[in-house]
Amino acid sequence: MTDFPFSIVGFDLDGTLCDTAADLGNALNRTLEYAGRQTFPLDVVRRFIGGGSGQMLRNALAESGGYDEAEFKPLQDRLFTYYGEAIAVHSRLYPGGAEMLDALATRGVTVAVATNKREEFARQLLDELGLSPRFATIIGGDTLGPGKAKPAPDMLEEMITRCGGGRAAFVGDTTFDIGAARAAGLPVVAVSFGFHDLPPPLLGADAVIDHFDALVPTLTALG
Ligand SMILES: O=C(O)COP(=O)(O)O
Ligand SMILES: [Mg+2]
Repeated sequence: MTDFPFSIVGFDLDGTLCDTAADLGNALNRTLEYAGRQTFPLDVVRRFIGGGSGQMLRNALAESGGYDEAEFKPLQDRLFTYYGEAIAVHSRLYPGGAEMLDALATRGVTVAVATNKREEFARQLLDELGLSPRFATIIGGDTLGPGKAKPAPDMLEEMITRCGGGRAAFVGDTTFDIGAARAAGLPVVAVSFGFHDLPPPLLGADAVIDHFDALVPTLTALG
C-alpha cells in the first residue's frame, strides 16, 4: 500500500499515451489520394483526431470538398485497411511514458486505456509496441456500441468496473476526454503535448502537464 490517492488511472491513447499522428496521417492521406482529394500536413491531421478514425476521415473529406454517405463507407474501409497495414511504423509512447507507467505500477495502481480508436486498432497498436500487458483493460470507441464513445461517460464507467472499482482519474488530450471524465465525475489531467482541439489551458482539465514526469506528482496533488 502507498499513499497514492488513486487505485485506477485511465489513459486516452492517440495524442496522450502515444504520438500516433504520423501513422494515422499516412493512412488518411493514402485514402485521400485514392479518392482524388488533397492531402493534409501533419499539423492539420492532428486537428482531425479525437473522435475516432472514421470521424478523422469525415473531417478530412469535409475540408476537401464535402462528401456523401455512399462515398464515405468504402473510403472508411480503405482507411482501416491502410491503417492496419502500418499502424506502428512511427507511433511511439511520448517521452517518459514507460517510466511513468512503471512509477504507477510501483504504487500498485491499475492502469487502463479508454480510447475512441476502434478497439481492434488500439489492441494491435499496443501489441506491436509491446505495451498491452501493462494495461488491465483496453476499451475502444466501438467496444460499447453507438453513442457510448467519449465524451459520453460510459467508457470510463466501464473501465472502473473492469478494473474492479476504486478511486479513478483520467488522462487525455482533447475535449472528448475532458468531457467524458467530467460526465463520469472523475478528476482529469490534460497533456499539453497531445492533439488538443482547444489550447490546453482552455480544455477545462484539473491540471495540465507538459511531460509525463509530472503525472505522478500532479495526481498526488489532485488527490
Ligand atoms: O483516434 C482518434 O481519433 C481518437 O483516439 P483517442 O480517443 O485515443 O484520442
Ligand atoms: Mg486523444
